Amino acid sequence: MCTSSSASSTIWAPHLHRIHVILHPHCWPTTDLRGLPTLRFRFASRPARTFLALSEKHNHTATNCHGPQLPSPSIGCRPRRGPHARLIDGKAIADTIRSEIAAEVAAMKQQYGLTPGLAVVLVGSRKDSETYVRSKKKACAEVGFDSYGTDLPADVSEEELLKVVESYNADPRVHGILVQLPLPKHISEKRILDAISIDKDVDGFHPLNIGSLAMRGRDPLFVPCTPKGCIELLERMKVPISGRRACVIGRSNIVGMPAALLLQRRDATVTMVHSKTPDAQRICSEADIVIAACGVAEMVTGDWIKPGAVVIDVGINAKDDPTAKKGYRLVGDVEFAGAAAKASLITPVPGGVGPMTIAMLLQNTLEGARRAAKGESAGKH
Ligand SMILES: Nc1nc2c(c(=O)[nH]1)N[C@@H](CN(C=O)c1ccc(C(=O)N[C@@H](CCC(=O)O)C(=O)O)cc1)CN2
Ligand SMILES: [Mg+2]
Repeated sequence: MCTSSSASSTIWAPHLHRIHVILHPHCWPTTDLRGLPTLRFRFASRPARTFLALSEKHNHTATNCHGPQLPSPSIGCRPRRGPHARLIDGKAIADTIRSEIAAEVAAMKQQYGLTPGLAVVLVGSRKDSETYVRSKKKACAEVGFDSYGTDLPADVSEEELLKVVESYNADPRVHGILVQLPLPKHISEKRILDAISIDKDVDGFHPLNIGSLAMRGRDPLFVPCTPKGCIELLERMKVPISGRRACVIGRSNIVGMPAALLLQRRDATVTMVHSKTPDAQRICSEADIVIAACGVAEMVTGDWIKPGAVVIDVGINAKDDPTAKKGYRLVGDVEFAGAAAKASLITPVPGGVGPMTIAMLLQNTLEGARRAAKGESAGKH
């Protein structure tokens, strides 16, 4: 039950505690997707403001959902008319995780006198890779990690790059090694990734780590950052995974394949679809959870989405837009407005999965440092 006036409102919470609130002009009583009373806030907090900005950017009226959580979201709920998905604010969630990491780094320094260290190797001068590497080093500094960087020219030999990796493998100050991808064509990505010590493989791309991820009864030392971030978003949003149908669109080594393995480990029933799947749309439209990582701008439209599904969009694509300052804007692999009209929760692009990738990299590096502090090491490549 929920009564309201312009100035105050009484709400009966599900557990029957009565809550009396003075209504802010941007706060109003409503019901959640299951018909239970709740409040909607606008401008309530920084995450809420971030959220509002995102909503406006996406021409969308969803409500903020970071912070204290409502009961589990409405997977499989009755469809409603018009856009109604709540946004998953990956930027705010990543900020929270980064604060948690900063606190743990301070404690680790005190307890063990150890500072986590990340080595970042960049080959060539792709603008996007330079930006990501810069962001990673900045993120390290912000949480109190040391970072070490090696920038190599695009025509560096595979042998030279291997030497750099080997030197970081042997460096006790370094707990995580990352070689920014993609590498130039003349370098074997496989050979380089295989050379990173699995104890320092904070990208989780080493075949021994991926192999362990795929096997029941084994645990990888590290899980790849982007798919790990997708699962973290689902978990922090209290989305139930066990027993749900999930569809992963795309089968790349760094996102689609490990995302499917992670969902399966949490007892979802997972279908992977890809460019050769004839009925990808039908399969996707039966899924409670969709992870889109196909690398095709706005391929996943509203008619791919089951009403009430949770949609995680991994794509980052530049789309021409003469009205934008840069002449383009970023869009995901999901056509946002159409999907938001069907979904219960959805990530925006930018500000969804992307910021989680770097937060998960920090988490993995911290874990590597913690193992080093405790003398735990697999001790092999
Ligand atoms: N060694 C690796 N290489 C690459 C990885 C990786 O995990 N390890 N992933 C991607 C790039 N990447 C990190 O390296 C990455 C991509 C996107 C973002 C991000 O925050 N995106 C923003 C938008 C940024 C923009 O404005 O362009 C967002 O989605 O909000 C962070 C990291 C390939 N290479
Ligand atoms: Mg994103």
